[in-house]
Amino acid sequence: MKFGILGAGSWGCAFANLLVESGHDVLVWARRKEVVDEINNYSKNSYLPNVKLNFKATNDLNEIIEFSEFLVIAIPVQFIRDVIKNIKVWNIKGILNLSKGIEIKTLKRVSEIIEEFTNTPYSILSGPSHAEEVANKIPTAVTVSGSNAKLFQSLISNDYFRVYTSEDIVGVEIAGALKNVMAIAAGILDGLGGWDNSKAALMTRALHEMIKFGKIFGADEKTFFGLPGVGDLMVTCNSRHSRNRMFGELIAKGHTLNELIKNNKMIAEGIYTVKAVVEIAKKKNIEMPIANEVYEILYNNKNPKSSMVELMRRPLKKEWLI
Ligand SMILES: NC(=O)C1=CN([C@@H]2O[C@H](COP(=O)(O)OP(=O)(O)OC[C@H]3O[C@@H](n4cnc5c(N)ncnc54)[C@H](OP(=O)(O)O)[C@@H]3O)[C@@H](O)[C@H]2O)C=CC1
Ligand SMILES: O=C(CO)COP(=O)(O)O
Repeated sequence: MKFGILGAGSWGCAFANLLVESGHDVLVWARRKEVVDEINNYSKNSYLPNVKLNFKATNDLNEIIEFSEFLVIAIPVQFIRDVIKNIKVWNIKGILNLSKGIEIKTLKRVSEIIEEFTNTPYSILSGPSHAEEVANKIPTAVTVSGSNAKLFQSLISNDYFRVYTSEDIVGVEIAGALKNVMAIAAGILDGLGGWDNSKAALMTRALHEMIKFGKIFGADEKTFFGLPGVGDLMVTCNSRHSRNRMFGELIAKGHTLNELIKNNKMIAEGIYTVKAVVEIAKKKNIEMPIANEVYEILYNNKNPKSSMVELMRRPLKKEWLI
């Protein structure tokens, strides 16, 4: 099959290599000409510096659309709209979204953004899958949800990339978006040094918070106990590869939000999604203590240590006794 991929960051490139390994033709879209040239001339990209890339790239969006039977989305969620609004003809069989987050200005999930532009069948792939490991063929398992889930399962699975399916698109999208926010909090605890008990408690409470949020939108609680929920939460809160976790760690060590955004070209989606989560939680009256603290630390300069201590000292509630 022919796959076009929007986005030549770590995940777009690792996923492109994976598709080539699974026998597909792949063309990747990057917004910058230098990135296209580096991929086409040297089979390299600075996002995955030690990986040889097995595909070609273009910065011509029309070329991608003409080439593709399936379109993969791997760009930061806040910019998906700006890119896809330039696609004039949607003559493709299906979309597979890899991006995890909620759009701040509309409070929409990626499926809802895409719906504004096209009725092309939509699916999402999510779960514990750091690009650096997939690119090195480390065994990985993920979940695909959407109208083409079974098809993508058969097209993408190989001996190191195992694809499960789910019927709960909303749950898969929400779990993937929220775990990034929770991983910032987990990283803050890492940055404070040796707060392992607190981190285990935080991850457990984070899962509850994600479920509470998801259920308001009709997500199935079971989704959060699978790969897109607890699986991705664990890897993102613990992995050395996680940008969201690392971002939290650096904040706890005294770096500022602006400094980190300026000096790091890699996206930590939780920085942005937390704004949408806190706004939605306020509107829908959902209690989201961890997300709120992340927001306060990032956007109201609250001290990370006092914030985490306060979280642990919140009054106990009956529903928490698990
Ligand atoms: N990395 C991972 O392990 C995983 C990532 N994801 C998700 O995949 C999505 C992409 O992440 P990832 O590949 O890691 O990102 P990276 O941080 O590695 O790269 C960011 C990519 O987005 C591009 N980009 C940045 N701003 C814009 C813009 N305004 N318009 C178009 N493109 C832009 C960058 O292009 P440029 O170089 O020109 O700045 C670059 O190609 C995210 O939602 C992430 O949560 C999901 C699973 C795993
Ligand atoms: O979603 C991911 C792994 O499944 C990537 O997480 P980070 O964006 O925090 O690196």
